[in-house]
Amino acid sequence: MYANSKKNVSTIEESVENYLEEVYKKIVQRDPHEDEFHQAVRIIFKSIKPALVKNPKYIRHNILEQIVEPERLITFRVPWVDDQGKTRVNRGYRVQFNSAIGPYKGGLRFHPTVNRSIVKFLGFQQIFKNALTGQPIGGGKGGADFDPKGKSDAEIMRFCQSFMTELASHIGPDVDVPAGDIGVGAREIGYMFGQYKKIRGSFEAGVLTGKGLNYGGSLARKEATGYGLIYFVNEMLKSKNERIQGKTIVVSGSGNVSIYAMEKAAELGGKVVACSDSDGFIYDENGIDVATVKQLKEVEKKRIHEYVNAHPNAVYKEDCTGIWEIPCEIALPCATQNELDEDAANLLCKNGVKYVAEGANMPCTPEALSVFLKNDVYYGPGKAANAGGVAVSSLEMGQNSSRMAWSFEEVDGRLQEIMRDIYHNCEASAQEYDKPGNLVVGANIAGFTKVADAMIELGVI
Ligand SMILES: NC(=O)C1=CN([C@@H]2O[C@H](COP(=O)(O)OP(=O)(O)OC[C@H]3O[C@@H](n4cnc5c(N)ncnc54)[C@H](O)[C@@H]3O)[C@@H](O)[C@H]2O)C=CC1
Ligand SMILES: O=C(O)CCC(=O)C(=O)O
Repeated sequence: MYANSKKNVSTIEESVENYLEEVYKKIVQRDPHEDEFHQAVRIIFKSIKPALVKNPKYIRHNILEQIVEPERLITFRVPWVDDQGKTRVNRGYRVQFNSAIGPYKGGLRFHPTVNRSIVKFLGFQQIFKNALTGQPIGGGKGGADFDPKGKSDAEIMRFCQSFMTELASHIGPDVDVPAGDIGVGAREIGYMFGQYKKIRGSFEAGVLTGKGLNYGGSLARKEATGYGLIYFVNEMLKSKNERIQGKTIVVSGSGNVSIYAMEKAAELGGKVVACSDSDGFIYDENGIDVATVKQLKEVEKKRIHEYVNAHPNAVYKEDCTGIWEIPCEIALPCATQNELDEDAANLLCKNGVKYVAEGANMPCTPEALSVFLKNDVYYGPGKAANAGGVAVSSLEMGQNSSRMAWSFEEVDGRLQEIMRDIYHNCEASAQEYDKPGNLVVGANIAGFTKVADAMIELGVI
């Protein structure tokens, strides 16, 4: 009897394994050059195996082959005129990945590295992240291979207007609601919203989030991803009877996510000693002065090395990955994908890191992730840990449709509650599938089962 049931289990596991392999092979064959997308799919497939073993309905309904194929992927020309009068052309993208639980939702990235693989990996992850927030939002993402670095304000405006001229016919408050990501902040959202309003001839506040406060934005959206990350880390620490207070913290990047993660960590008594940009990193043993970073990055749009002019005691090194050599108890990669590799993970472990949580999307390579799990580092995956931004975007949509504006405290209070719930949901799901403490498995299964169940209920569409 025992031998039989053991054999059954291993047969089921084998058929799940074969199914995952078969679907994965198909996506690689179909789009062989999409490395980042393949990586994001591998991470999900590895985690959700126990959920497929327990619930064969997902295989019966062939959910995986459906979920890895975007519902729609739009590619378009973005022509614009630079300050010298020369016509330039970029490529724009919007991937509308999955709308089973709500309208497509996810940011726009303006960066020279943007291509189909990047928007597909981001859009795919967004499906599960958005499900974890408990809000009714599907997964989408987009952007352009446009480099905002060194462009004048007028050039940025013309680019945003041209981008929106095409995008406008594909989005709407109940269809697809873009927001910001790398290279897209309140300024760009403002120009895109202005153009959308002009094209439509109506004020549809809920079509974009991350808007300015003067025309329908939400208080605390700017802070939400970074603050949310720290609320999530706080829950991780609490579960081990520890606190952020007094901990040494390293945060990569110095953009939207990074700045507000540093601000909240410092407010809770943590000591953030380093941050970076794509040129290099700064180390300040007295603790990073976040006001200086804000002034440099948000106002003056300067490089991070300028920090040492205001703080001569700080050190600047021209090597952004060198930031992971700094000993810390908490490491928060908040810059970009695959910024933290196996060597960096080994160094962090050797230097005593105890907690790693992803502010960026997929910042740790799969090899780095294995190193952390092997070394019992408590690890918060981005789908859960950085979900605060999109969660507050959804609260912005709610405020827009009810024509209300909540106070900062109201939004921040809801954000704290959402991040607590996400943490406990991931934790419980990891327990349920016999992987206690593995928040990667917990997050992926909790996000996947919610969307997959909805897809089954909606039928084959
Ligand atoms: N803005 C948001 O609400 C959310 C953003 N994210 C993710 O967080 C990450 C950062 O996004 P944002 O802060 O919004 O972008 P941002 O454009 O405001 O800042 C990005 C920062 O990263 C730096 N950077 C880029 N490449 C780097 C590298 N290789 N090493 C070190 N620094 C580097 C840039 O210099 C800049 O300081 C991205 O992965 C994004 O997808 C995730 C959830 C929400
Ligand atoms: O607020 C949003 O809709 C987008 C946030 C985002 O792009 C992300 O979570 O990666």
